Amino acid sequence: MENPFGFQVKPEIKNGGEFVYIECTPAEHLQGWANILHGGILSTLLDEAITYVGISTFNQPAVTAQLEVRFRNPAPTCVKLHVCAERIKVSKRLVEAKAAVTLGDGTLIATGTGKVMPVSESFAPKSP
Ligand SMILES: CCCCCCCCCCCC(=O)SCCNC(=O)CCNC(=O)[C@H](O)C(C)(C)COP(=O)(O)OP(=O)(O)OC[C@H]1O[C@@H](n2cnc3c(N)ncnc32)[C@H](O)[C@@H]1OP(=O)(O)O
Repeated sequence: MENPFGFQVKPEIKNGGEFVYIECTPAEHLQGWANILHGGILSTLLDEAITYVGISTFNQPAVTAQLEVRFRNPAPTCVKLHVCAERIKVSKRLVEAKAAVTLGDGTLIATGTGKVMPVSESFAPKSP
């Protein structure tokens, strides 16, 4: 299903999912405290990149089974964020990955680790 309310990210996937890169500029209405991006949005971006590591590694739909996030510095809204994820470990039904959100000048905003598990094709988004 097309989702016009989503972040419309276009993940760059390298080496079969070993590395995933996403760019996103969250809009002003996604702030929590004044001009500071809500932590849930940062978690979503980390989740998105980590999940794509899993999807690309298993080459099938996959979901986040676990996500741990550390918020290191506040992020402004309306500024481009860079999200890099890297595969750490692969087992039969579990991919572990780490990810970081940074600003263009390299400032570290948030880091996370996650575990992703494959699910059946029926999880894949469908057209109405
Ligand atoms: C084209 C457009 C694309 C579009 C792409 C869009 C990308 C969107 C990305 C969004 C990502 C998300 O938000 S995903 C949505 C949020 N996540 C979810 O909704 C997931 C909800 N949870 C589940 O569906 C389920 O719990 C699963 C599938 C994760 C696991 O269920 P299960 O298959 O029944 O597995 P279960 O019996 O619990 O466990 C099986 C084995 O895995 C182990 N295991 C389970 N969880 C863990 C864990 N966190 N850490 C270690 N091990 C674990 C168990 O110990 C067990 O080991 P053993 O006993 O076998 O040794």
